[in-house]
Amino acid sequence: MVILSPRRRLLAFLLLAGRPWLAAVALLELFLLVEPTAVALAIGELVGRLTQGAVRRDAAWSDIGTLLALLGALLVTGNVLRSMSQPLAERVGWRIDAAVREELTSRVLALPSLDRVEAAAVQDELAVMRSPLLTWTDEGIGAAAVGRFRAGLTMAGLVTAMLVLSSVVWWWGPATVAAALLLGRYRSGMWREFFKVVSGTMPAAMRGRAWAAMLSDNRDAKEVRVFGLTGWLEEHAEENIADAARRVVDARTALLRREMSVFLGWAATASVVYVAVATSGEASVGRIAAAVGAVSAMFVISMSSQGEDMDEVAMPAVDAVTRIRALAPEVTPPPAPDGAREIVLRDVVFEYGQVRVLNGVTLTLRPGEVIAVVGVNGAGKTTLAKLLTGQYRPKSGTLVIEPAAYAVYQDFNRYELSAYENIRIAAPEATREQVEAAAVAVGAAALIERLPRGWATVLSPKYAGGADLSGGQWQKIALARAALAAARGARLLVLDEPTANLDIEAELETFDRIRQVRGRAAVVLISHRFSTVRKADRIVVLSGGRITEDGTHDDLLAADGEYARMFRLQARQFKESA
Ligand SMILES: Nc1ncnc2c1ncn2[C@@H]1O[C@H](COP(=O)(O)OP(=O)(O)OP(=O)(O)O)[C@@H](O)[C@H]1O
Repeated sequence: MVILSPRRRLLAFLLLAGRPWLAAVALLELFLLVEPTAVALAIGELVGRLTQGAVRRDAAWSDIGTLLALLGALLVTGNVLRSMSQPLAERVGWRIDAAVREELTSRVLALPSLDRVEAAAVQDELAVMRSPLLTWTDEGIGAAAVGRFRAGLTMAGLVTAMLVLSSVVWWWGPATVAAALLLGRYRSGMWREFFKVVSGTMPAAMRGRAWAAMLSDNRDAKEVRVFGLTGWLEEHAEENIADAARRVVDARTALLRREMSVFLGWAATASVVYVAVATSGEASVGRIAAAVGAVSAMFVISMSSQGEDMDEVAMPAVDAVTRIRALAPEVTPPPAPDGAREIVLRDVVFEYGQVRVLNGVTLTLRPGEVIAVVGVNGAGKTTLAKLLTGQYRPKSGTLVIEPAAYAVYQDFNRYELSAYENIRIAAPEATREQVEAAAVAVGAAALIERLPRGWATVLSPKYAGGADLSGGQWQKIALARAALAAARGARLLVLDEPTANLDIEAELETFDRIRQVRGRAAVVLISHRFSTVRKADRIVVLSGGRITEDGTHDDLLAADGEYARMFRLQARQFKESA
């Protein structure tokens, strides 16, 4: 494997922008870098002609007119293109960032098993990516790569100006370029230091923001008020944010002071050249004017570049991308098993890291069958659900899964979208009638129609005209998704505690409705509520990483095993509290 230097690794991202875009940046920047020197030359030429004219009455005024027109064209074009330079660079930077995001998303999505996505290493890298610089600036890899590219081109500008200076006295050019490079290096160093300080304040700033968020976050605000934590939280937030802000302000003041010393350095360099020009006595007035112009051009060019500073701040993100590329190599997902009718697990073993959760599960699900999975907390029911829906891959054993599987989890998603989109998300290609029918099937339609804007209501109080739902109402929306998936041909529905927020009546009604809408889909129901579980066609008990009991409610009661014990315990409690 070829190991590229950090700078090369950053430059490699440029290719993601596409060659025409890079060519546009290169042409524009080169023009802008050469333009100040060209203006200096044109002015020199003009001054030369005008002084000739003053001496000799026969000066060619048409030449002067042409020069003036050229100078005007250069200045106008320069200004127009200069205003386009930054937007173009940003556009190219965004293209690079978008390509990086797309690549990483597809790599992570293509990981064969969700536990690899959940792995701490991948999550850490993704976190670095999401906040690319770990600073308060929002520049990403794209901006840094384009910055470095533009900085690389500045040499072309410096060399052009150097040639003009050297045409008067040979050593003026190299001497001034050397001063420009030294001052540029010093300036990069001080910006790097500034960014380092800003990065260093990140933890304090994030802590401050986290404390402040607790004050306003919907979820936390309830407890904050109940426990009277407002003052305490405010104090912590303020302390951390003020500390971070103070360090940034101090660093910025130091930066300004150093910028002043760079300007003074340039003033000294320019003065030396000007004195040398004034006392040389060997050049024409025109060449002297061009030389003076060339010095200013060098100043403009060397001050406009900040590419190297950006390298530093984008490096954590560049390294994160490199590591994600290694952790999540591009893979082609295996073809889905074709035409599978039954879903079969044979001796399936699954581990989280070193911890074995399933230790040889064997189970067959038939189309249209409703199977309840029961077991104590932590028995591995949700893990089994994730294997069935293809999110995890078994460590060993055989798993023939349905390609079209749909799962509703206890911690189902609450999208900040309209009620309609919240259901349609299960099958984006579904028609309006199918979405509405799914809501009707699980008893969610009436509640949606009562919302302020009906189906168009955004299910979040953060939006004007939006609405929040109760836990049970949200659950009905999640179940409507499952019903829609079944109507659109899903062959397996996995319902992990789908009725935890529903009252007993709503729970039984929902269960009956799921039965009605399931069609050919096998339904796996994970539940701790035996009132629902007992109505399943088959019940399996997961214990010690295996299926220990398998049968109907009556079979398992007759067998008098763990199921019977758990059922009687819950039934007794229910009777006692009734
Ligand atoms: N992402 C994860 N990484 C590491 N361990 C995990 C992960 N998810 C679950 N576990 C562990 O695996 C075991 C089984 O968890 P699982 O959620 O499958 O159990 P469950 O039967 O669904 O539990 P519950 O009834 O409480 O919902 C538990 O010990 C849990 O701590």
